[in-house]
Amino acid sequence: MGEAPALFVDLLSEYTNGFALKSKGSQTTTIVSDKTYLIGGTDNESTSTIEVQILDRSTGQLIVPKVLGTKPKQCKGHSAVLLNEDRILIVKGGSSPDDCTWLLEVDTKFVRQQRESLETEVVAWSKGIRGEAEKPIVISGPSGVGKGTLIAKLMKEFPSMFGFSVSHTTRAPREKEKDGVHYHFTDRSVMEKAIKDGKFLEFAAVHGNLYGTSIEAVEVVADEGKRCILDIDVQGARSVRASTLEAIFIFICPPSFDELEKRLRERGTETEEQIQKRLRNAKAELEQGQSGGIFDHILVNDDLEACYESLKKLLGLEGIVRTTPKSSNAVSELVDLPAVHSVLKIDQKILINCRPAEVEKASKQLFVLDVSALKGGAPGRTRGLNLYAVNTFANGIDGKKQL
Ligand SMILES: Nc1nc2c(ncn2[C@@H]2O[C@H](COP(=O)(O)OP(=O)(O)O)[C@@H](O)[C@H]2O)c(=O)[nH]1
Ligand SMILES: Nc1ncnc2c1ncn2[C@@H]1O[C@H](COP(=O)(O)OP(=O)(O)O)[C@@H](O)[C@H]1O
Repeated sequence: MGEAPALFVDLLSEYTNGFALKSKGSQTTTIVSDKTYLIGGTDNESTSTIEVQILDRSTGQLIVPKVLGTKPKQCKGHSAVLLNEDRILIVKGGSSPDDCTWLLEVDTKFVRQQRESLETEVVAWSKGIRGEAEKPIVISGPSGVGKGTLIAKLMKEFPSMFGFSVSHTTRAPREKEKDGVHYHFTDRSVMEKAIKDGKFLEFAAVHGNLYGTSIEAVEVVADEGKRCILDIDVQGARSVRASTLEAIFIFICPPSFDELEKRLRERGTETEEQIQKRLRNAKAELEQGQSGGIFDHILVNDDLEACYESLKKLLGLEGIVRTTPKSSNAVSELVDLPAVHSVLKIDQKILINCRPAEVEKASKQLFVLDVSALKGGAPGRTRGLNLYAVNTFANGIDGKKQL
């Protein structure tokens, strides 16, 4: 930012009146075409989350919309800024650094689709995350080819780098499988309801059972600063390919069909009927997997060590020995914004001004939240937020500190 005009800070404090946020229980109002979004503002202590109401100014009606996504927890005060006419950025005061930015989507593609299919007024919350997550890795291949074995090797060698997306399934657990670790084992009715509620990134019927990746399963891995690995079938891979999730798609082939059958039998986890079903499905999967269009890489798992080395090579892991998690948030360095602050939007930058009385509590007085490179959004997280502190002094602004 460097040299800035001296009147910059004064201008900011003048302008902020319109946006300035009050104390606990405060409500913000944001106008989007003929609707006014009333966010927060309840004094009811029992409400632990920030609630939303919509005033339809064309009819004078006050509407309580269907709210999708995880709602942000109540805070002492927040401010609201409309971005791109389709989402409202909420900056929470007095909240932990990783919980202070949220987006309420009011007219994004996702919200419009949901509004149409649910035939009601819809808004969707998406948590704002600083920085980018590395692309998830989708691994597919027929049953018994060695997907689980390869993934386990990768996670064992690089425990702080990769995290597994724990799928939901209606199939019964195998002897050594743990609920919440290998799968979330669930009833079909429960899973179908969650799918209907938009909680799944993808799902498919595989070998007579329902399998699916919840949005949360992928996001919790990214939140830990780890790269997510998905072990899903070809139908699931196709759905993810068509989704907004950018991923690397890898298909694992057996050296021969006979070898696949041998591995499946020797694993000894399925009944003969199940083995027959898996082998029948393997034929179609091998055809689809190798036919192009979905997968970026195809690996043949003949010799396990050789295949594992190839996998590491294509993931750029050759020669890497130990890794620490790449935390996207670097939490310890982040600022705790005070409850009372004001915001001003200039192009794609939100200036956050901490009031003088609160200055001692905040390490800096002025922060800039750059929203020019937002990625993703509901039903997942919104990434690419960039927050930095600006050192201010009486007559201007002096440099910036990346957070
Ligand atoms: N679409 C989809 N497929 C999944 C998911 N989880 C697992 N699968 C696939 O379901 C198939 C059966 O998995 P599983 O019952 O664990 O048997 P295995 O492949 O023989 O170990 C495999 O092809 C998995 O890749 C998921 O969340 N979504
Ligand atoms: N390259 C390989 N050579 C021989 N056996 C293998 C190889 N890769 C995996 N296996 C064995 O094959 C069986 C199936 O592997 P698994 O990882 O469970 O497959 P998937 O997850 O694709 O169903 C396991 O018993 C595993 O130990």
